[in-house]
Amino acid sequence: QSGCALIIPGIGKSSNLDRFHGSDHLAIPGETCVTYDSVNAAFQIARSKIGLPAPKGKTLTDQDIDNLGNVIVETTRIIAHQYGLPRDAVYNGLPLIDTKKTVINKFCPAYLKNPKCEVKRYREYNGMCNNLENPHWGAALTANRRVLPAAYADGISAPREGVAGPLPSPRLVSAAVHRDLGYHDHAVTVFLTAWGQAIDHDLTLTADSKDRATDEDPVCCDIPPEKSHPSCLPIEIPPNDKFYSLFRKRCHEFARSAASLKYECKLGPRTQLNMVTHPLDANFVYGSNKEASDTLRAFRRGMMKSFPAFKELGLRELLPLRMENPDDGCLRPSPDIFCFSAGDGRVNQQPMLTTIHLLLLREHNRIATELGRLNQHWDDERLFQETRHIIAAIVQHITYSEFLPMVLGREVMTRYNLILEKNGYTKHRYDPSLEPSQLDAFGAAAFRLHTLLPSTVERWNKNHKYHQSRRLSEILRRPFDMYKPGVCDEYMLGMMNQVAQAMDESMTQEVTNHLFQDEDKRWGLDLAAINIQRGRDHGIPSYNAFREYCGLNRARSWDDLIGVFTNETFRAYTALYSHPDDLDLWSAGISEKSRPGSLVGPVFSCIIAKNFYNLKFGDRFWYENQGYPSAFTPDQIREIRKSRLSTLVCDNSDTADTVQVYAMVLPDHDINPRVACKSGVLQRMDLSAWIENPRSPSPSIYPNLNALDTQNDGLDNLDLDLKPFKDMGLPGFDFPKFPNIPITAVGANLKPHIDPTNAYNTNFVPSKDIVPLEKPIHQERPHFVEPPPFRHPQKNCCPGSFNPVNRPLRRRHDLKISKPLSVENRRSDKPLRKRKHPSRTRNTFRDIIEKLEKKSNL
Ligand code: HEM
Repeated sequence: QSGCALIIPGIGKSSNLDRFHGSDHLAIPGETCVTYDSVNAAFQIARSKIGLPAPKGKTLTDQDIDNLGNVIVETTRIIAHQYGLPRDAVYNGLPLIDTKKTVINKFCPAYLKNPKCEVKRYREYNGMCNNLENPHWGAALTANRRVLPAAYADGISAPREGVAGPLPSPRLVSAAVHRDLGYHDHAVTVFLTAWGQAIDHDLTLTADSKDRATDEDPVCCDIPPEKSHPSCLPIEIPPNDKFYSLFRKRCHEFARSAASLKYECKLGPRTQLNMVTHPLDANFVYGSNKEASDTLRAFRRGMMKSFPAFKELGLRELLPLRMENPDDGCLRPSPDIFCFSAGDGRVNQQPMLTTIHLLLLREHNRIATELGRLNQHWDDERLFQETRHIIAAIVQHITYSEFLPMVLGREVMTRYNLILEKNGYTKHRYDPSLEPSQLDAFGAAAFRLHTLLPSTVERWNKNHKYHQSRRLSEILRRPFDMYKPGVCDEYMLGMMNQVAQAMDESMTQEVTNHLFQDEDKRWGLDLAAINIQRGRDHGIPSYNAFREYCGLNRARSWDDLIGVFTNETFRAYTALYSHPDDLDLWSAGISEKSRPGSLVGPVFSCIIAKNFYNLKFGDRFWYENQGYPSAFTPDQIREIRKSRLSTLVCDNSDTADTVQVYAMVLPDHDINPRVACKSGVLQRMDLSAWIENPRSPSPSIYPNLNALDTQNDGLDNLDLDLKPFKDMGLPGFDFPKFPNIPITAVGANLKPHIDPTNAYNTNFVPSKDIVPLEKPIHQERPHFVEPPPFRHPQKNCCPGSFNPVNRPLRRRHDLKISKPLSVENRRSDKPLRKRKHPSRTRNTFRDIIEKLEKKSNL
């Protein structure tokens, strides 16, 4: 092909590549003509420079995409260099070139070249055809989207650099700003944290670069530069780092994310690859492609596979075991112990997350069984797909009715139309012009709510009494506690009773010094530093650029940011960064003072809300939508609206028989009472709304909980609308009429630096309609029954962990519950507690396996 692929007004430039092809005559005075010949030539040069191995298997992997993505980025660089293109032309112009007319087309995978769509009831596993005009929108293995041009140092792919000097080392920022201060939230439970991570895994999984030779993460530290992998971007650890200097560590491993492909493999700056489907569709339960999903299915009555570890004890099943690639994301103490398998490979990252996966697996099997009873003519496929459809709707409903209102607050929820309908279909219809894809700034920064992570994970018993806790770093990638009978219930109850860390700049050392720490080491990785470096790797524009995007004033000088952060953090930033334009989005966004009534500050709430707006209105399968075969009937939607995180626990645990109405909020006598699972307060989905043929049902094996007595729970005077909660403005119900009570009056992120004039100070007037419970639900805070996880050498304080003091956690001065553990203390700390769990676990596990094998030939 010859001819202009793109004409750019301005000083006419031609390329050597054109001359090489004899098409110099295409140079037009006053205009730059980028020719097809030069694109082809640039691609061939890039290919031979970088190498483009043929895909190994039938299905395209992230590594195949990374390989081609890197060649296309290099092609872009060559063309930009040849024609001397400005950044704007690289960002906005080159992607306009029709790659179908170039050699790139031969290498571009079919799914990125306008596949055909059928309109069906169920989502495709890989998310294709959600948008019928643009079938790739929101599909797995596509790029994240940008709302602002990428801020690469070279305009194409080099990590972001400072405007007025070098950027500070991410570890330096982490150590100065994201220190472990140990504040906890006022009323949010760690269920919110765990649910946040679970839905993040539904939304984003950015592909890593791999070493082609080993197929492993590239090793980037202690390698001579000439031998270093091209994706290496290790983090420098300053020599005086208080923690890592103890181990003489000066380098922190980090490799860049894989390069992605744009639609039709267009040219342009580097993008990043999302391995999972972008919309909120429960892919973390089912996987993002058919092959993965098939491995999880039992292919019997719509059920999913599970592991009946405790069948003989009459306890419910666990997740199926991870037998393929058993060490992927799992630190196994011995080869005969296995982690779990689920739709998302990160299921074993920490046990609270594993427990959420388990809850949804059990809920799937519960619903599939019930649907099978109601519709005996449905085959396995229909039962499986309809249940999958319902589970996706439940995940959407819980996220928008329980999680987001706490994170964003009423005002932002209202502004972005994120509040769910009470009845019928959504009034704000599906918008086919909206792309339901993840914003890069969301996955690489705004939704990394890692400061919510607790230092220890607590387990509580069915009487809501504290039982045990373990250091977070000890249980990362080690879900083996689950092999002890009853422990997954204790995690469920722990999640609804343990108070979350505050959403502020402070982050637990469990993940800033000890992330994924090896058994034989005393140091691990730093998640805060990784988050900052990841933002630079992805070319995420600075915090200041996003202030402007979100309608706030762009800081011209440091003075413009006074009051945005705590004084201490503000001072740290001015010392670390040369200019406000350099501030990293993740660090500054997470450190912003929270908006009144929400957990996050203005910039993060804007990015998070925008992202969830696209996921609501750009998703054709959104559960409140009508007009497509995927639409639920109004009766079915009414039933889905009854779903609640607390009922998931009630229906899918072995022992829980009381729960607070909102599991992501601490129980409170007045506004979030604990009620019996079998009470009528917690409504259940009535699946008879799915009966196709009224004559088909067989008797249920489950009790009809909606019909159960409401007499013994002390709440029988409440109408099922829970009017008092409504007045309190809890999520899921109408928001309060009186504007001066913030929605998260119960979920306010209390920190010492809270502005005394903000809405938290509003006098909180409990409704007179509250009906007292029979028993008070305020408990004494438990005392640890085992020694606290970290022992201070001098005093018996329990830094970084929850201080089990007897107090109801309601007053401002209750905020600071634990002292930070200074590095010096940690240094003199003995090697962390000897670990006896793996062997214990192994015995338990072996016993169970042996018994099961004997009994059922497993
Ligand atoms: C113990 C709990 C958690 C651990 C150990 C953890 C750890 C990690 C790690 C290691 C990464 C990859 C970082 C990188 O290489 O760039 C990551 C990514 C991420 N995390 Fe977390 N995280 C946890 C909880 C959470 C929570 C509670 C949220 C949000 C509410 C969250 C949101 C994210 C997001 C959005 C990403 C980006 C994912 C991607 O695009 O691949 N994480 N986390």
